[in-house]
Amino acid sequence: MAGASPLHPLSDIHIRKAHPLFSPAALKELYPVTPASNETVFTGRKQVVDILKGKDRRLLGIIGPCSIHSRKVALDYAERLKGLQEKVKDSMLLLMRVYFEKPRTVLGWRGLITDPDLDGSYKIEKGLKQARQILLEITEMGMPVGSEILEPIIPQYIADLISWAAIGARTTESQTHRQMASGLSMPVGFKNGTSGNLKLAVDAMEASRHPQSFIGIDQAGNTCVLHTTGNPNNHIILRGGRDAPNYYEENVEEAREMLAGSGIDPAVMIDCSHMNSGKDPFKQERVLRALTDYRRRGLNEVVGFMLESNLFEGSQSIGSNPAELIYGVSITDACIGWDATERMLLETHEALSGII
Ligand SMILES: O=C[C@H](O)[C@H](O)COP(=O)(O)O
Ligand SMILES: C=C(OP(=O)(O)O)C(=O)O
Repeated sequence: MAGASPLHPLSDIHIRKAHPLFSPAALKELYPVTPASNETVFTGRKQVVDILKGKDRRLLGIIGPCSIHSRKVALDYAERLKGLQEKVKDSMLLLMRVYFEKPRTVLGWRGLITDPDLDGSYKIEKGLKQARQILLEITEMGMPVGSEILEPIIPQYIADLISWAAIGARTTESQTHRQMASGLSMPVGFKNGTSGNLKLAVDAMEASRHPQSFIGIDQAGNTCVLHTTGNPNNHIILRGGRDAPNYYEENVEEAREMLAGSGIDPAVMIDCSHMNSGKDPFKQERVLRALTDYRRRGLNEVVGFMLESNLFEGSQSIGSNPAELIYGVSITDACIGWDATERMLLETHEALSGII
């Protein structure tokens, strides 16, 4: 047959470049878990589960920067939070919010793992190394850590250093994330959707409690099929919706009823930030006060809260020269500063005394 037409190119049309990444095992060889760190992660997970099950009546607080972009700031913050944990330990269990992956509404910096140099160079190998090192250093101090998990392969590299994980508002409805959560070793909080829909999070909790099978990677970095047992330790996070906050008592009741309808014991965390504060960091305080009041009145299904806090208040844009960034100020959502954080947590501790 004369002149069969050549095949059209059909693959990798939009892939510019691909290169192999080191395996999770190779990263762990470079940054191995130490006994002190292992103890912190293990104890942190156990204490969180006890709070979710109501065996420990303290409030669980996930507190820290919207995102981590500097090792120095992260360690400075962790030292202070560790000191504060000691003062409030009878009423609260604090985990440091150490978020390395940022989900974006459209575009923007996607976090230290994806872009550690903050300049669009996407040095993901460097980002993974830095993330693991920071997690090791914080947990070695005795400070347990909570983090959002966005890329389903990333847990294989760092999850052994994390005591609590969040699935964010933009991914709670995603089957991929529900499957991943079903295999995670730590307790998981699911945020309601960005629209304010709670059912998405309740469905996610139900799905992730069941065994799932999906494609992932193993410690050697080989593509494999993972079969999970289902993760029984999870809870909902009320973070507000597009049109209104949802930290009010009727929202907690609605969550409780939906969870009961799905046969799940209610455990509700309230995110003081995001759409519960209309992204005004200073409004987080009124949310935290409401939560303390709920506990005083016996709404024990409210198990914890999230606060976005940094060394200094406000936020800054990344700009073109990361070396010019102001120390300890968020480069994503605006946060409250350390002084306000300390005052608010000490006041919360005071308000909870005698009832926990
Ligand atoms: O918590 C951080 C942000 O609210 C979230 O990542 C979305 O950010 P964006 O709307 O600025 O992209
Ligand atoms: C992105 C976050 O929150 P949400 O998923 O609620 O927007 C966050 O907590 O950093």
